[in-house]
Amino acid sequence: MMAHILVVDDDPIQRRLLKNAVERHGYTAHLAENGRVGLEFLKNSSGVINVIVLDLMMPEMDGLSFLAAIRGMGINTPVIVQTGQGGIETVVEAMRAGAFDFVVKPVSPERIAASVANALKLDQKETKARAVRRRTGAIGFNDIVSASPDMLRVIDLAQRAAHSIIPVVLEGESGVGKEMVARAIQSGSDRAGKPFITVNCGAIPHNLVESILFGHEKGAFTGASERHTGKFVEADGGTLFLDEIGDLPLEVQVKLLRAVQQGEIETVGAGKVQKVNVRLISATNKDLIEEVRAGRFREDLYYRLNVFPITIPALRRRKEDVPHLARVFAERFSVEQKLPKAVTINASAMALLTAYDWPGNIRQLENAIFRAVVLAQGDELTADDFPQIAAQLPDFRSSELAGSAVSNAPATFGSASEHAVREALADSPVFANNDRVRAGRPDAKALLAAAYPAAENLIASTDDAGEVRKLADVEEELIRFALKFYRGQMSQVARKLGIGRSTLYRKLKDYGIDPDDPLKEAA
Ligand SMILES: Nc1ncnc2c1ncn2[C@@H]1O[C@H](COP(=O)(O)OP(=O)(O)OP(=O)(O)O)[C@@H](O)[C@H]1O
Repeated sequence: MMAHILVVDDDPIQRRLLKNAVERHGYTAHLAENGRVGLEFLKNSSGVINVIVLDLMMPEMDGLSFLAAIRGMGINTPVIVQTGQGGIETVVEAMRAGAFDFVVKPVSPERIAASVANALKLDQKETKARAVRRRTGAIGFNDIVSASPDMLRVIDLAQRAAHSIIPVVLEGESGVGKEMVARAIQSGSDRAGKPFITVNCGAIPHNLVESILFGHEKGAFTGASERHTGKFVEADGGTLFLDEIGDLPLEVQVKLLRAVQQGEIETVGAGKVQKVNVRLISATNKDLIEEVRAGRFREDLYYRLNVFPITIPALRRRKEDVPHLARVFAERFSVEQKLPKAVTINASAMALLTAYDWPGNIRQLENAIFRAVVLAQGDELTADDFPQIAAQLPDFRSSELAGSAVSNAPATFGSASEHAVREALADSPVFANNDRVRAGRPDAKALLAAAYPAAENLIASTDDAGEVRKLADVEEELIRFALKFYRGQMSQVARKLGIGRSTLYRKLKDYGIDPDDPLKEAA
């Protein structure tokens, strides 16, 4: 494959050096002298660029603003950032903003080639995987990975909604799984197998929303050279999923109200109404009632649509789901990538993933695992395989992160200042104060306890292999904890645990617990 590399650098000498290095490896180089020109190029090049090499220090639009702008445009092309000596803080920022790798100037042709090769590996697999994902068929409730009580409640509500045609509003931040739940509702309803049509109301220009939803006749307005069937008609007999409903212009809201109330739509320019049989599921990441108060959303429509609201919590509010999701994604991507064996995730990587807050929710976690699986060197993912997450958790450190390579590029290419940056990314005051972590290779629980001091008294529901723990093991741990907590006051321990004293004594015997030294392991 002929790969295309965009070099964004204000220094003409650097541009020429990079161009030579890139071309020597058989890639095509495109050059931009600043961020603004680079952005223009990306806008007009319709996805031709596979990797971007970006200078961080540039006048007019610096590298960080460029990174933010392309991510805002939904461009996920891997970006390698370059910085001068001493630019540690900016590099850390860039890694946080989603850069794939970084190099410190002056960069050798071998170093840049290794980094580009890694980035290309990711870019190609990502393109393929996206195509695979798009082709996947119906999604059912069984596909929704969940372990947290909050998510189980969401599924329970959604399953109930599936049994009727009641309008549902799914509320939640971007990437929490609103569309997935909407698809599962459709699959679990008697409309399964019928059309499921999605409209992202926030992504369509305001003047086109009406015609996209309700269709238009030929010549209905300037530019309407063909008759167009609207999404309501396409969804007839099935489900219409209106994403970002809060972004619908007020004038279209009136028409939507009529469609909901009377099951009738009027195609633009047709002059007559048409009956449709559509089940509506709407989604929003805005607070709709707030939109009503602000006059941006019609109150009557709000009450019509919001008959059955279901709120899907952000991933950071249901961290129990993280290990399960991570494991399922790792298995799925291993299959998609045709790996001989499914990659596993080791305890410190799992602790890192669990400690992170995932502002992009499950979509971001899914992408992070995808990237790690694609670039994995062995069949186990470690914290090193999540450099961008580690970069965003500067307070999180495992022994594996210390001094490690942020990228998978061979360490021999790294300069002294690259090493310094990688050390800076891994440095952590939290871990420095934790004996269990300092003492040696930390286990997952120690890492979690270090990331969350309050987690010291958490009792885990899953074991190191990610399976649900035996009830007896959890009971034993709880009794040991209670004895320590109430300093061996047996009557208080029994009362708080809600059992009689004789039962408590029997359990102490069963588990071999010494009430005077509850943490001591039975001989
Ligand atoms: N519980 C889950 N189990 C497995 N995969 C999930 C789960 N929730 C979400 N996903 C996956 O995460 C990605 C994002 O989910 P989805 O598109 O449904 O989110 P969304 O809330 O509709 O996002 P947006 O508001 O940005 O449209 C999808 O690839 C989806 O398959």
